Amino acid sequence: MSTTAEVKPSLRFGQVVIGPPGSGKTTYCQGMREFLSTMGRKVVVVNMDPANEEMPYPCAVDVSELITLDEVMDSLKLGPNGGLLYCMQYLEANLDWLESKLKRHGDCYFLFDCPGQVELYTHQSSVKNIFSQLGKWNFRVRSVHIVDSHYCADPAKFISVLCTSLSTMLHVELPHVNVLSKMDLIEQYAFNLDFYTEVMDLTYLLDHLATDPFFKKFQRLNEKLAEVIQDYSLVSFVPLNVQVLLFNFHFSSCGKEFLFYISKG
Ligand SMILES: Nc1nc2c(ncn2[C@@H]2O[C@H](COP(=O)(O)OP(=O)(O)OP(=O)(O)O)[C@@H](O)[C@H]2O)c(=O)[nH]1
Repeated sequence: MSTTAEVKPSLRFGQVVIGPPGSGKTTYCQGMREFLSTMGRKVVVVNMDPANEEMPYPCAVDVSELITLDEVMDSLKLGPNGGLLYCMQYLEANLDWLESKLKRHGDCYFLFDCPGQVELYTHQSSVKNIFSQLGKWNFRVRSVHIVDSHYCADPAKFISVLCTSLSTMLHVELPHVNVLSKMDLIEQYAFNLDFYTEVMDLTYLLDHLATDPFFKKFQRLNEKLAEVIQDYSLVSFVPLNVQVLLFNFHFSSCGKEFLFYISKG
């Protein structure tokens, strides 16, 4: 029996780390945790991915205690994609569990390591509802959308990354930073790095695609996609090499603002 009146927790800050499978979300959480701890911040990492088995970081809250992907796939005879959607719907239906776990960690900076399934962030509503509930619990979180920089090596893939990033930003509805991970692995780009990070003028990309016999057939479609991305004028990227957790500030003002947000939070 509770004897004291429920006190609304003070503001808590953090990041929800989202992005496609294998883009480097868990590695980022680990790197960011170490980086912030070194700066003297109290950081906790929350594993929101029911498929994550071996986390490299100490896990303050682990959704696998509530539900695991393997259990769901076995008991409901679902594949990995359907299983993950079910898991997030289950978490949405059991938010009191999450709230009680988060309450144990007061004045900390929170990193939420989220699952890597694209439709969770572009179509399905459970994850978006969970993020919005965090706001009602007095969390102020920003989404950090991690994308593998390997996609910069191919203009056609880069167009699809731009579309996915834009629809994620519009769907998730949080202050948002797109991060190009694994920059240490990129040996050469078709264009200068700032072309990918600033996403200012996609004409070069279209010209490049027009020289490819396969993509030439889809020139009009590519033009329209580029038009949508440019008209919204929302997508840009911050390059990241997690090995040193070094944001290249001089490439993007977004990077400055991002670290400013962390230090304020
Ligand atoms: N070289 C290099 N490798 C990286 C970097 N970030 C992540 N990786 C590697 O990429 C692989 C996938 O990284 P994870 O952190 O597991 O990716 P994830 O997005 O959490 O994956 P899922 O949870 O399966 O969606 C691992 O082998 C990491 O070591 C990076 O900046 N540089």
